[in-house]
Amino acid sequence: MIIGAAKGGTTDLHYQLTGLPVNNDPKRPDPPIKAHLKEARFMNWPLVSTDMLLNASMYAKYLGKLTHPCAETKGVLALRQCVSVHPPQQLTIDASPMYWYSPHTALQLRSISLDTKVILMLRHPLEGIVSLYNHRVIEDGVWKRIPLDALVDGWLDFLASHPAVPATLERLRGCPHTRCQEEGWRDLVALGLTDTLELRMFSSALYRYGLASWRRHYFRPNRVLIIDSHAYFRDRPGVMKTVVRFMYGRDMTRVEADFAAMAPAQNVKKHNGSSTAPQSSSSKKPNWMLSDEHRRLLEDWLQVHVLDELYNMLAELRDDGAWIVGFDQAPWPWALDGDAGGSSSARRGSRSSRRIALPTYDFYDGSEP
Ligand SMILES: Nc1ncnc2c1ncn2[C@@H]1O[C@H](COP(=O)(O)OS(=O)(=O)O)[C@@H](OP(=O)(O)O)[C@H]1O
Repeated sequence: MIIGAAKGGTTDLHYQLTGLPVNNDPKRPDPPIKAHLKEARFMNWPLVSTDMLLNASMYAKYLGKLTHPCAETKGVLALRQCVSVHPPQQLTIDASPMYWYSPHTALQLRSISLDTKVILMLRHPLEGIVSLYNHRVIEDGVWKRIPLDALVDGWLDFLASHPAVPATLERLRGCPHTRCQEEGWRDLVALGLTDTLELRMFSSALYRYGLASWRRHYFRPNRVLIIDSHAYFRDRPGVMKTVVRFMYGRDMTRVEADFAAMAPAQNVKKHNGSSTAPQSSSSKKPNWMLSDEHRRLLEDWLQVHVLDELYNMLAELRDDGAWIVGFDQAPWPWALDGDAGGSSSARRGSRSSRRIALPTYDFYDGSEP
């Protein structure tokens, strides 16, 4: 399961794992991954989650969406058994980038499978926010006339007018363990922090807090891979080498290596079209570009709630047996250009011109995935 995060490259990773060349390769040593859709987006909705607890047929509905061979199986215990024995025939994938911050998904998944391998891709939150903004404008036409600066103002206004939210964030910041973080995050979700697109654009940057439920209820040694999206964007073949080892416990096939080297990047949105329209006739600044002031405000907030402790969290996860690829230089991600997420062309340019020392991928030598 690829649980997120949005705009971290999840579509591309899903394509790398499910693409026909790698799955139809007669020399493929593993069962094929059957995937007809990328995102089931099923287990993150609170009502569905409650229903799932009460009614096992909801799991069947979920597995049906994924064309999982156990979709017809009745009852949670039978499902659990079925899910655990099927991988030798078929592998199934769900890549829904909102699962990582749902307080419920880890618990739902746990009910039917303890063995699912979980992959998370993390992109620098500021880049992620700019990318989310552009995708929404280009794909859905929302915020066509609303500059990103105005959405930042809206977010800051929300924080100012709901004092319980900053108070809970402060509490979360000082949390000594994941249980406290999980409870604090649930409180924030109950306070509406993930209710709207506008709020989610910022709240879904809170990687440390949103992951607490997964850390507490689901993550297990050698079953979790956390990918630095910037390393993936720079060196997909190198990172895919680790992904294949994590997934299948082997080296890449020739076909997988070629696919990682050659396949076009998926879900790329150029910062063009309406999102680049100037805010006013007197301004040349495109809507997606943050003003210095807004950028600073956002950076300060992200620093306190996401970045300050990120490396500690990664170190803890690694100690708990997670595989980590990338993040090899602090401060992360050595990728941001000077324009708050940068234009695509600037970022793409920097991808090729600014090389970094790539990770050695040998954190877990010798252990069974
Ligand atoms: N191989 C490679 N190289 C460089 N960049 C890449 C690559 N694969 C995906 N991407 C960038 O990932 C962004 C899309 O992420 P997601 O597919 O996770 O988005 S989604 O949440 O599932 O909609 C999207 O970012 P933007 O460039 O900001 O649009 C893609 O360009």
